[in-house]
Amino acid sequence: MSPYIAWQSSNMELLTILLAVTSLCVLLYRYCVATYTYWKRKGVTHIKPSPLFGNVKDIILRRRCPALVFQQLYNKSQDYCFFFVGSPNFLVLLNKVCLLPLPTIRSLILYFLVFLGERYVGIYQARTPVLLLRDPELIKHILVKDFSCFPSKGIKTDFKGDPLSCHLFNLEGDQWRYIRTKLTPAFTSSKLKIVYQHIDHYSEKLIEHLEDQLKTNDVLDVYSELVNFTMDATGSCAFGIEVDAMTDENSEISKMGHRVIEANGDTFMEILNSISPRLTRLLKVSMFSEDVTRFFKNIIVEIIRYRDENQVMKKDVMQLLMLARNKTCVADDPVHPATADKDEDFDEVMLAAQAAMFLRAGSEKASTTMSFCLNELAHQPELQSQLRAEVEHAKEEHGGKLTYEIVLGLKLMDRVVAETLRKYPLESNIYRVCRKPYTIPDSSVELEEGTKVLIPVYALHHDPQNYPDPERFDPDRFSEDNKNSRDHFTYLPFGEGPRVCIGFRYGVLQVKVGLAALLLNYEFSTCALSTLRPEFNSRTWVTSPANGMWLKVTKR
Ligand code: HEM
Repeated sequence: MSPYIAWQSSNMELLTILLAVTSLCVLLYRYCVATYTYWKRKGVTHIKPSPLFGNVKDIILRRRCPALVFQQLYNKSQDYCFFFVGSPNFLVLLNKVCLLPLPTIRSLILYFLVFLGERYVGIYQARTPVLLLRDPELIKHILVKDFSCFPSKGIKTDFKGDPLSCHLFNLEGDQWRYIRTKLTPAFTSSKLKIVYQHIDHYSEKLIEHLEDQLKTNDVLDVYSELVNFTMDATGSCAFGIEVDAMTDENSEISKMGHRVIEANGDTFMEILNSISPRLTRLLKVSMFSEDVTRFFKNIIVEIIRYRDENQVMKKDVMQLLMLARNKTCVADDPVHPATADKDEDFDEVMLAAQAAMFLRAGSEKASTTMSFCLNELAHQPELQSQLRAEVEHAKEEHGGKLTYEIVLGLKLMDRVVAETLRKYPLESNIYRVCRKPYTIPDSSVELEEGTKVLIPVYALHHDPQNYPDPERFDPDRFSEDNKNSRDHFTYLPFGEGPRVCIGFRYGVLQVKVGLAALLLNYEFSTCALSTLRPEFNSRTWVTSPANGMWLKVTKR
């Protein structure tokens, strides 16, 4: 071959490779931005996305927590509104139509919009179009009035590959309805009164445990201490098992419980799904690893076997789960589970999924709320003293013993917990997926089946129009008068409607009993590691402190 032909053919090869790489890059780019015209086509105001990341780059790169990312988008949508009405063409048009001077029109519109803002705005979660809601009235429609169109959260569950993901929080359709109905009786007031004894018992153990801890150091990460307390209490209340998280650092169930907490809230799965659900299926990515699944399944099998063999009937979550296996049995039916007609869809693995979810929610939610609350109280010693005085006074008045009714009757405690959940809503964002074509009320925008909507709870709770000076911790926001003066749907720490948190009464009870015991025994103050603005964990959907919650704890 002549040198010229050789040069030409190597150039051709280079050109082919270059062409292939360029086409691949173009294809990849087009794939990344393919969905980004969605909201424009629908005529919905949207926020400009960046390729592949959409509007949630900081969540994908784990630089900021979801609560703050969606808050930024929520606030930005108001800026967009200003930008739109500030545009000269729009003002001139109005000037011609209304025959009013331009400055008057501008100030009238701005005044109007400060109070209204956009009702909703289109964003992109990676490649997935999501409608971010801002208007409490519209939120009420989605969560309650038009629930039949929005019954699901759009979380992918895989019974075969990742059975522990099939818990009530994630399920949809008939499976969700079936399990919800079966488990609801576990949270009635009469059941909670029984549960109170367990929580009270473990709050005493918590005090003993802290006594030991404080012998070596008076500065503690209250967050990690409290999660062990709530795990012990939940294990006992829900399943009648001793977790021993507080006293035994090698407790296997406590280790597994912690792994469920970490895996469940992780942002990775949801983001991967938003980029490509097909890729998630292809990679067979699962939320929970096999050993965790096996562990929970074995525990459930063991508890069921023990209760069946020894004819043990307890009024706890485990018993309801066992009864849920029976097609005909209702919650408090005295018929023994072993004798009833079993539902083959509701096997031990399905029970294990519910059990792991209860252990996680019961441990994580109350402990995180208590930690944020104690941090606020450490920064406001006067409020801490008032709250302690309320608990002490109630205890003295009732013969030196706190009871279920007394704890729930503490008024300041109630407001302090409500304000904690306002400032730190743990589920900072609530998702719903449209399951029937839906026209947004008072608009011509139709949402197709499969469209995701997002309720940015953290942003609503931090919107100065709903809560003036939102970073200030002020329990008076929850006085009866103040509560009544606000739209109910600006406060959603437990969600609303048929999918409202099933365990909220239990969670709040744990928080109140734990706080009462702690305040009676200790004073909490700031230390070198404390901060009034704790950094949030950017790896999880749940609003939680990134670096623990360090406080100085002094025996009273
Ligand atoms: C301070 C404590 C708690 C907070 C702030 C909280 C928050 C929430 C929120 C906001 C939702 C609604 C999510 C949505 O609508 O998409 C929810 C649902 C749920 N929560 Fe809680 N939760 C707490 C405690 C608990 C506890 C203690 C349990 C169980 C023992 C629990 C179990 C559940 C379950 C199973 C759901 C799903 C309900 C359904 O979809 O039907 N939560 N929680």
